[in-house]
Amino acid sequence: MLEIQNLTKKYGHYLAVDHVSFTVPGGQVGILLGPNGAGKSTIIKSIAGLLRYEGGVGIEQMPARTLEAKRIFAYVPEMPAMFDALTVREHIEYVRRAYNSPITDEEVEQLLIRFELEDKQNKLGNELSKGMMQKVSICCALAICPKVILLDEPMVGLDPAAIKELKEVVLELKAQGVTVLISTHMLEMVKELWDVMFIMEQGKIVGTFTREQAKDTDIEELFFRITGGGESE
Ligand SMILES: Nc1ncnc2c1ncn2[C@@H]1O[C@H](COP(=O)(O)OP(=O)(O)OP(=O)(O)O)[C@@H](O)[C@H]1O
Repeated sequence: MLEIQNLTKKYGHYLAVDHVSFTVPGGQVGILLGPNGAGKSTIIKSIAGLLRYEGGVGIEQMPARTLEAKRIFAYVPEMPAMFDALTVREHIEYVRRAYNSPITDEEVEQLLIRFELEDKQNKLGNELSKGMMQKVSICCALAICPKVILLDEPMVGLDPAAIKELKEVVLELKAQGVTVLISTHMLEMVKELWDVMFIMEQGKIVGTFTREQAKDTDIEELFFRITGGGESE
């Protein structure tokens, strides 16, 4: 479970996130949906502990800043950051050991195969394309065997095969009871995945609904109804 209470973030005097509260129940996929600049990444980075903010964040009912919470929590940033001198394989090994992860050698192998990194596992971090970095970043997050995972615009920059794998991975995580939060401005990418949708505009959540509530309504139509036709790609 992921609980956000009254999250507020200012950059100087600019209020980027304004008293935002929401919950993604355990084993569900939550989507933060909103146009560019709505505040999605700011929320994700705050939850991940990369920004100072006001308010509370709970991960499996533990404060997000505690070591216990950090142990079970993974984050895939919008911009992947690699270690220049580590190979693809070493990135995964590094994370695996740092988190004392239960992931097996076979599961690591499977991850590399799924994301077409198997033949690139000896490439260094600074020899990778942006898309490859993104895939390594996803594999590292999965190698933790997290209970809660945040993905910030995860489909941007991925090729169609990787997008397909990632969607399958998200559904598998959900089936295993992992809580997932995905930020995106691309409705199309999350249509099959979501359980609960949080629509953001100008630092606020302006609409929340579950898949059951939305029923047969087209989410695109719902998005434009709620945001009054705000921009989206
Ligand atoms: N480091 C920063 N300093 C000042 N303002 C910032 C900073 N980071 C973000 N902002 C501002 O905060 C607001 C929210 O930005 P944020 O990156 O959270 O939006 P977003 O919804 O993730 O957008 P996108 O879809 O384009 O990634 C924007 O107006 C942005 O200009």
